[in-house]
Amino acid sequence: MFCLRCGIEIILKVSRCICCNYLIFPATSALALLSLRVTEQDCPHLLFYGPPGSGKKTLIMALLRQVFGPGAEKAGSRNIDLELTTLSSANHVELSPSDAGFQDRYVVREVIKEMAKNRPIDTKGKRGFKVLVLNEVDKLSREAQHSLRRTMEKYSASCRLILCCNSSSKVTEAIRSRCLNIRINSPTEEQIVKVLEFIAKKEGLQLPSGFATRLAEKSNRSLRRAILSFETCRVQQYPFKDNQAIPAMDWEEFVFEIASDIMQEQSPKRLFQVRGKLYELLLNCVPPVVVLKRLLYELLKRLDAEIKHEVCHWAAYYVSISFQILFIVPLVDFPSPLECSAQAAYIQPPLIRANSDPVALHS
Ligand SMILES: Nc1ncnc2c1ncn2[C@@H]1O[C@H](COP(=O)(O)OP(=O)(O)OP(=O)(O)O)[C@@H](O)[C@H]1O
Repeated sequence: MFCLRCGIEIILKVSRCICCNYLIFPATSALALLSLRVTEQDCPHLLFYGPPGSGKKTLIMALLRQVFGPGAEKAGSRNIDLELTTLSSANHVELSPSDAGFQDRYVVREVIKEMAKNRPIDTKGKRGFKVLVLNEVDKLSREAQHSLRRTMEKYSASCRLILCCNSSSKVTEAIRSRCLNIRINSPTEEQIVKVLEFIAKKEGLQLPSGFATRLAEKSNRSLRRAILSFETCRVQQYPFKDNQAIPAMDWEEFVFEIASDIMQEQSPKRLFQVRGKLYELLLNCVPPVVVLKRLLYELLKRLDAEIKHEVCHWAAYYVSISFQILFIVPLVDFPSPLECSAQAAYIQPPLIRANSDPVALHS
């Protein structure tokens, strides 16, 4: 249950929010109430946040479909000059401004502003309003978030923003306070089992309950991961067996290999090989933060206790700057294996260039 006014999550079975004393509703009726407020043009900007694979985007699409009908289905995509893909219908536009990297503030200032200005007119001649769905707002730079706040205020009469992110703590207080914050929790294992059983029924598959439970357990409470594992297992072996092996994701096995490589040998040559493998993961669009976290997880299993603390420290450090590295990596002239002396070569080039002028880097 959560409060519809301040968004606070209510765990106790009470009928009023403990924060603002506003009436609260169970999650199922909350979607209906939200859509009612959207249709009556009495809807605040919304910020959906929660762990990956918890169903935020699916919920946003369900809300749009409930409000605008089947017309809200994504009608088409287009690429704009900045290489940014948008998905849109007559009533809404969905985009991830953080995909533009360091140019995100231009996207917010120019592109989003332009979209927010145009107000659609419905078939009855009534002036409707546009819904902009912005994904991964927590990855936007501070400047972009400040521009977004100004856009939210200036065009609130003609446009509603639905923001989606994993962590609301990386969204500025100014934006959070202008939105109704809705936290989407990871589904429980029982809920994941129900979704898998539902999919199996629709696809006409026999899903043993023990196997469904194991899929849910292995999914780390991510619905996306559970569905992907289910698909992989279907391709590997059908009919399913209770004790059927659930394969790890390809990228996880690759990170496992990287961790083994690191542990086997620590030399400039091996450093060069490992770096190549890390770039391969980035080229395949595995987010750097995810790679670093997984690598840390694998390394911690193998490392001596004294060094674990330092490795955690550097992992945390590089997680915080990984976003910059992602956009700088292709532009860096890396030294040859002979030139790189141990860690220094791995650490220095992206750091030095990350602080450089982005325009100069491109030229
Ligand atoms: N209620 C549901 N029933 C069945 N499948 C669902 C449901 N909600 C979400 N899913 C499925 O779970 C997967 C993840 O959902 P979604 O993309 O909405 O999550 P998300 O929280 O936006 O993830 P991320 O933050 O990683 O982008 C999708 O494949 C989606 O189809």
